[in-house]
Amino acid sequence: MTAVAEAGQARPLMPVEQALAQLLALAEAAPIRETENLPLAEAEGRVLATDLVASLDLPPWPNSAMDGYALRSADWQGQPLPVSQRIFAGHAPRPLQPGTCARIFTGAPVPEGADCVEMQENTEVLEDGRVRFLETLQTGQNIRPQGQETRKGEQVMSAGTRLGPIELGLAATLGHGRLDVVRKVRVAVLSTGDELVEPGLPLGPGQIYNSNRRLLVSWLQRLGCDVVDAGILPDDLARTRACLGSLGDVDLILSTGGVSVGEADYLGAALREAGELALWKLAIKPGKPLTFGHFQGVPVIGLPGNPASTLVTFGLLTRPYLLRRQGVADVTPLRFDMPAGFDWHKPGTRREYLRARIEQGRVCIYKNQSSGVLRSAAWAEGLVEVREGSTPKPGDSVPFIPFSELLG
Ligand SMILES: Nc1nc2c(c(=O)[nH]1)N[C@H]1C(S)=C(S)[C@@H](COP(=O)(O)OP(=O)(O)OC[C@H]3O[C@@H](n4cnc5c(N)ncnc54)[C@H](O)[C@@H]3O)O[C@H]1N2
Ligand code: MOO
Ligand SMILES: [Mg+2]
Repeated sequence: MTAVAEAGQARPLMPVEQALAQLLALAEAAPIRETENLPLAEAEGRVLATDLVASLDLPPWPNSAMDGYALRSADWQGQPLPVSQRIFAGHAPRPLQPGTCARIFTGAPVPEGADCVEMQENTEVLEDGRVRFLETLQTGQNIRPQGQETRKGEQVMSAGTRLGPIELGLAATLGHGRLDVVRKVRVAVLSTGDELVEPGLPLGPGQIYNSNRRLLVSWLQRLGCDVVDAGILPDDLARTRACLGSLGDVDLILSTGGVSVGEADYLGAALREAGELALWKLAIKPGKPLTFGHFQGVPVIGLPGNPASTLVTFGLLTRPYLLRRQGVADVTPLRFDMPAGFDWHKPGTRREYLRARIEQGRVCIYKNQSSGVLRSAAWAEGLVEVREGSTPKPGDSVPFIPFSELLG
């Protein structure tokens, strides 16, 4: 083997889709099977473990969509009707007395015998209390029929649904106080690099602050993971080996740095030595040296150390992997085709993800796209994808992925 090939330069780069497909297949081969039954208040951000089936009709009974009057449309021939009862939400009505109407309020049960509700704006109350209806009435108007939204026994959410505010609200409408969810994914976060110092401490010569740790720990927490923060690991093969073997019962070791071809890049070396390196070198920019392997059976994702590379490879490859481990089917972020507001001269051999934002309806890119510049991402609202070999010009349609699609 030549020195060049040893350094990994001869190896063709793997397309992003292929790498993602492999990662998702690896995630499916190692699903998190344990579940827990949680109250709704604790289920936010978690993944539903079993299909949710409606145990009642929704609405459970016909109810009024308006404040007004309930009546039987056939009883009305143009004459005013007396009011025989008042029905408030939360109270059971009596059957409607024929030839009368019932005062009714939004959400109150429609009494047996009534088949329409007229909103009060279309009525006139006479001095003797009777109600005159000013417009023609239609059977069923302003009534929300029983089971209109959901029928008892219908599946309303499938296993693998991520529970956000809307899904939790839906479970609540069906009366579920608790849900079966997949247990949290346990992720150990490791920052490799002799140069790293935690924010708040003084910087020595050649040192920089560890930003990847904060970025990843916060992001993982948002994704509903249990984080084991393993701190900083110095650039040393023996310590890398020892550390990887000491992280205990975790579902994933997620590290940053030490995956390229430098003489102090030991993460890849440790995985290679353990004979379990599955994925390395992708056609993605930033993020080429992303590494996937196993160490003593524990999956390891080694993100490249440059902060923007960490961000892109976590968002586009690690996040879907983590969600799929929990059984989430749809892990693809939405991409919006937008007109480019930039001119890209240089056709790349890697798919580029530029930090970008929308200005006057066009995708604009940050002036410095170096993978070391995290400020580019703070300025940006998302990533614009520039495919291998393409050179978008202003006005060309380009796919834009908002950060909101990746962060939660
Ligand atoms: N000869 C080659 N050199 C490099 C190649 C290559 O193909 N051939 N690839 C480059 C690319 S692309 C990337 S990306 C980086 C990835 O390097 P590593 O993952 O090995 O990461 P390090 O070398 O440890 O660090 C890279 C860079 O990031 C800074 N860093 C690391 N960790 C942190 C952290 N926790 N917080 C903030 N900043 C961090 C580190 O100081 C370096 O500046 O390799 C290229 N080289
Ligand atoms: O892929 Mo590296 O992430 O370009 O800097
Ligand atoms: Mg390196």
